[in-house]
Amino acid sequence: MVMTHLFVNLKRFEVSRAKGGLCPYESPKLWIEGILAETVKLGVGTLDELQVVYLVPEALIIPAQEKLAEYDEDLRKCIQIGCQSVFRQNIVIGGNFGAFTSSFPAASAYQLGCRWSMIAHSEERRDKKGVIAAFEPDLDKNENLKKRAAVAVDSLVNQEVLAALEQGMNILLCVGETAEERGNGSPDEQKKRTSEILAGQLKRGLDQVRMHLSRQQIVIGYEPIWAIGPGKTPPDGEYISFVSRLIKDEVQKILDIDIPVIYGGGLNEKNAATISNVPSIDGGLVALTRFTGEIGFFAADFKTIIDIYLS
Ligand SMILES: O=C[C@H](O)COP(=O)(O)O
Repeated sequence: MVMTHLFVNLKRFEVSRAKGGLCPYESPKLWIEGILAETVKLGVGTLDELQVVYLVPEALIIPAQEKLAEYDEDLRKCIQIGCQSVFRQNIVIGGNFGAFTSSFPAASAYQLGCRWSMIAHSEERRDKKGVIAAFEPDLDKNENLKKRAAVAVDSLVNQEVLAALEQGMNILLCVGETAEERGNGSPDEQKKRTSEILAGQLKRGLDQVRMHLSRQQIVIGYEPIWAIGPGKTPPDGEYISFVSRLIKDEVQKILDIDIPVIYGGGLNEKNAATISNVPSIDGGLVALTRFTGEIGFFAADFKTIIDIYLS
């Protein structure tokens, strides 16, 4: 059976359009309930060989879980609610009881019903790097400092990965290169630099996870950071094929398993066929489904993407 893994990252799309966000309602609860109701109505939950995980802002996890639970199991069988990351430390019996104000430990996510967590979305990586840059303002001018910062970020990412896995959660680990890291020059030069960046992120991010593989799933999300959001164009099929194959080979070296790799960044109805036809791509990571005009996430557009992936 070939499983297609589709993740929807609803970022912070719960803020209303009137206030500068993307939510068509003032009530974020109504919005998430509406998205799930429409997803179920479109028949997504009944599809075979498909796994759909909505990664929602923390405050919307409970209404999302409760909305899904209103439907019969066979109408929502392939849809799950997950979280957008977890904190690097966790609540444990005999250890910290929850003194983690403003952070979101894996135990909290699990208690709220999340069995999947995204880890290290590029926007999370950017935030971690921002803390380092606040401490070291010359970070972007010094190659050695940049390398050390990347190692530090990956070390924190690895702690999150382990916290989620130890909690019994499955993870979507995101990796990707910035435009600066990919650099200029010939396609081969760009691929070489990208390969080095991704190999480092995978090696450090997946450190010590081998013992969890028998019980939990790990999916790798490849998101070229230069292709995310409005006005950006995903790489062509050849580049995505090269990178996804590289990721599978690197993970094979680290963990000795064939791992699902999904693509995120500008994925939409128009390019879904090209991306889904790459043999080493096993799914997608979607945030916006509409990148021009009234931008946002629309369940009907997502269903079209699903149909293309499954065709
Ligand atoms: O989490 C999703 C990725 O950042 C892709 O976002 P996007 O679909 O809006 O380009």
